[in-house]
Amino acid sequence: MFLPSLDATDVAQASLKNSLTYLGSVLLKNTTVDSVKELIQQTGSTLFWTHASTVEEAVKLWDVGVWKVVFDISVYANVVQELAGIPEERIAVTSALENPLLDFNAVNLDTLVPASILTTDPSVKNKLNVGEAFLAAATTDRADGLYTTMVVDERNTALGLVYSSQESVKESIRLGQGVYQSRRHGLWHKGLTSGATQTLVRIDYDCDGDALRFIVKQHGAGFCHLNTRTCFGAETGLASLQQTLQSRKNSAPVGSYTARLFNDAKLLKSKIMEEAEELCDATEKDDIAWEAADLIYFALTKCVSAGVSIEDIEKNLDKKARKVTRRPGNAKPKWIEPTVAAPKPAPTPAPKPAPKKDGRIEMVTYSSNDISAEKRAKLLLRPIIDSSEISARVAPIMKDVRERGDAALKDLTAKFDRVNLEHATIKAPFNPKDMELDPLTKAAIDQAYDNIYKFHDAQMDRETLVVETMPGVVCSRFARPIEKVGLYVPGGTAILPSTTLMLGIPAKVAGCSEIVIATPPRADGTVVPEVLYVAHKVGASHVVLAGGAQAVAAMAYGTQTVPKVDKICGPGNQYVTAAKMVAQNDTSCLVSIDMPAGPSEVLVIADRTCKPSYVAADLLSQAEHGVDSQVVLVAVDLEDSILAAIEDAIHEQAIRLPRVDIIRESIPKSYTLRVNTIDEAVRFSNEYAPEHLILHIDNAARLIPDIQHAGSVFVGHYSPESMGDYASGTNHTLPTYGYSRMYSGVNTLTFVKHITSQELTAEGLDRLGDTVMRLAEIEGLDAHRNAVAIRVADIRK
Ligand SMILES: NC(=O)c1ccc[n+]([C@@H]2O[C@H](COP(=O)([O-])OP(=O)(O)OC[C@H]3O[C@@H](n4cnc5c(N)ncnc54)[C@H](O)[C@@H]3O)[C@@H](O)[C@H]2O)c1
Ligand SMILES: N[C@H](CO)Cc1c[nH]c[nH+]1
Ligand SMILES: [Zn+2]
Repeated sequence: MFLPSLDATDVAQASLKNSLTYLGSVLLKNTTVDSVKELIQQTGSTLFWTHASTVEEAVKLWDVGVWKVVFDISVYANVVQELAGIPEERIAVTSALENPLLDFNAVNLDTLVPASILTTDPSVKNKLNVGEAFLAAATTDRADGLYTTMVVDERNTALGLVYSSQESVKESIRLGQGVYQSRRHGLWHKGLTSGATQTLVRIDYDCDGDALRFIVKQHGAGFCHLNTRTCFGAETGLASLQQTLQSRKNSAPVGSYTARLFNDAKLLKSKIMEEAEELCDATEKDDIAWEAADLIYFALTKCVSAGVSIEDIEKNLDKKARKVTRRPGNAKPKWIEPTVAAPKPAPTPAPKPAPKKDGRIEMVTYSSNDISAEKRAKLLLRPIIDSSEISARVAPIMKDVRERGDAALKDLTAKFDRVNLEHATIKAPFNPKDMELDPLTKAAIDQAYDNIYKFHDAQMDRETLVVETMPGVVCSRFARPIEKVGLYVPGGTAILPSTTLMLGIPAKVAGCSEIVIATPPRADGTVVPEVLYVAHKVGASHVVLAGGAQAVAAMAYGTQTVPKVDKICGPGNQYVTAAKMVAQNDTSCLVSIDMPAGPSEVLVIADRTCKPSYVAADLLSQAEHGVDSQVVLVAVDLEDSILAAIEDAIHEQAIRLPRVDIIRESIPKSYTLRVNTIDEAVRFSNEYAPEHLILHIDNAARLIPDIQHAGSVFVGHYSPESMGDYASGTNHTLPTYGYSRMYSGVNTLTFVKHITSQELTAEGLDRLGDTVMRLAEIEGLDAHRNAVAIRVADIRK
């Protein structure tokens, strides 16, 4: 082994520093921790150290990246106990520090060469050339005396195979570049003509010293004469990902998602946090690999956008691995579940096994001819939710918010959404920067806004209803807005600006004087810009950065920054729905709710005129909402081949969807029911009372008179549910779970209440007086009777 020793106090040796580090280890003498640290940063080299006289000093050296620390044997004897736990290969002991040919008992050193006798200049004759000294321990069994040389990049990826001579090695070290020996053309300065040069990082040889390895930083098109980075064809894995990201950074095709991530730091942060959480939650081997790959993709996008490469990351890992002092490894407080503030949730049920990432995605099929009455009744039910268990979880959350207000809101957001908020509420006017949108998004939202506004404005009850029930007795009814309303916009698994439109527009049309919107914050604690833009358009006064039961509680009871509202509207997961119910039943908070709107659902009636791919697409559009979404296909007298085509299309379309993992859970819980006639299909649908009903049949409008229960109906082949979800004008906040039997979806009247009035003339009181007095007598309520009698007596005088 060639080990040059360098005295930092000797200025004449300074110029050799870099060249020596190309060869791996250097014994540094008379230097400081700071200058070693700087040298390691510059060169990334493995360095030895000498003259550590205390363990404290040695630890500092190890921690800055020094590989081995040398102790004088007399010092070593005193500190040996303190060195317990330090790996043996990180320690060397000598009895003769001043003697260059010292005796290391922990290293096998053949040659320790003082830098004062070394040179890299081939014209200097009276000194030892560094390249020659290095090669002294190498051998070659080739007849031409050349050394077989493997060229690799900093990640050890093989770029190609070449040959070296003593001359080329010397030249390479002198220039700090890749220089080799061509068997036909002599000395070969790599890239001299092509521009694909190499910066030398390190030269070493293999275990038996007969093959060299050049580690280089490759520039230009690549190592190979075919202009590829390596001579071994395309790269895969991380290297390939890094190349793609770098090329997207330089010039991305239109619509590139990666380019969007580069330009939207908040989105990138949210994705990193989301994937990190999914990785933490994964349990199966395949799922862990899947989630880790996602996380690495987003993490590397962050790195590439900041000019950090995989090589930089690996150097950092190596540096950390060399440290001998370790942090305790505890998580930062923000990642530890709050123990004091937040109430303990009820025990969580055992995790369900993760769904398989492969396999056919299909619904179960039944035929109305074959199922029993019990089975049919079961098909009409939604998956049972244990509402008592959810209510038990929600109650302490709501109590906490009621008692501690914003402080609880922040603690619970940290706990359930893993976001640490500085402020739980944003007040209008909102910062224009926080709702900046690209022109296409803005135009789409504006178009949807206009249609929804038009349809909801037409619903507004602006006329007073006036009826003279008998001469002199006039009754009327008029609408007044509910003053303060709270709108819940879900944000757990999807960002829903559309729900903000669906709730905010009718509230605005109705004339509500205070609109408060609550929505879970993004990972960086901000609101989704699209949601904020709509909040601004509908005139919301506050946006509460919270989701789940805590958001509902904040709006129901009010906090230091969240105004207490009179009515809470909007869909959400089971915690949101349960919290709305709890609030509505708590008379002390005096709040009403729109309806129980739970997991999305759709029932599709399709006959032989349907297009299988349309039917599949519509079913999937709801199945992708959540793992508890339910979709039902009622197939009317369908030939087997059409049903098979629908089933194939479901699988084929689903596996290409980004939310396929959700669909893999929701579709198996869904089903197809084969029936014989349209009448039978409509009967089943009315009993099921779906949130959405899609009629995939010719002349679909003819069925409307028979539809008794549904949140919203989509009529004919060209009316997919997505149109109503976003922009046709109807509302998408609709009753689920069979509640369309007795509830309407959200509409303008959801945000108003009606007041009635009556005005009687003397004649009217006279005419109706006896009736009222008689009825009051029957009920034994004499004061009521008197209020009439006292007036009638005057009139009849
Ligand atoms: N019916 C409709 O009109 C309609 C419209 C849109 C969406 N939806 C439905 O709304 C639902 C949205 O659900 P989501 O989860 O995506 O978003 P969400 O905003 O309703 O719920 C997310 C919140 O739930 C809380 N939470 C999560 N885990 C919890 C736990 N273990 N304990 C207590 N709180 C917890 C968190 O605070 C989080 O912010 C979906 O089921 C979707 O189908 C329905
Ligand atoms: N289909 C959902 C209501 O069940 C609403 C929605 C929002 N975005 C897309 N779809
Ligand atoms: Zn939808």
